[in-house]
Amino acid sequence: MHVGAVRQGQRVLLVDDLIATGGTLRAGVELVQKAGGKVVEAACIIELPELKGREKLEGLPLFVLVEKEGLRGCSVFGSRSAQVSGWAKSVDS
Ligand SMILES: O=P(O)(O)OC[C@H]1O[C@H](OP(=O)(O)OP(=O)(O)O)[C@H](O)[C@@H]1O
Ligand SMILES: Nc1ncnc2[nH]cnc12
Repeated sequence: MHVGAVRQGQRVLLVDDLIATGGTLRAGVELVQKAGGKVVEAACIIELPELKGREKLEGLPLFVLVEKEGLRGCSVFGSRSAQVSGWAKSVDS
């Protein structure tokens, strides 16, 4: 993150492609806090719920498009679910 990217008191939406153990998002939350901002929500394309990354976020709202359980199959949320579902299936194979 660039110096000065976050202003004092700024509200931040943290976006990443994937949440697995949650360590990356957690580190992002702490970095934004150090810079004086406040992460108000996080968003990811894919969540691997078995790794319980959400728990590391301590109640921070997390929006995900695809919840990927196990090695096969997925459930899909969001307005573009058809496209995302097709894409996730191709990733899965
Ligand atoms: O929830 P976590 O267990 O922290 O994992 C999630 C992170 O893992 C991946 O990054 P990775 O470090 O694999 O490298 P990348 O940035 O090249 O994708 C992914 O892009 C997330 O940033
Ligand atoms: N468990 C995991 N599976 C796929 N990509 C990852 N990136 C970080 N952790 C991962």
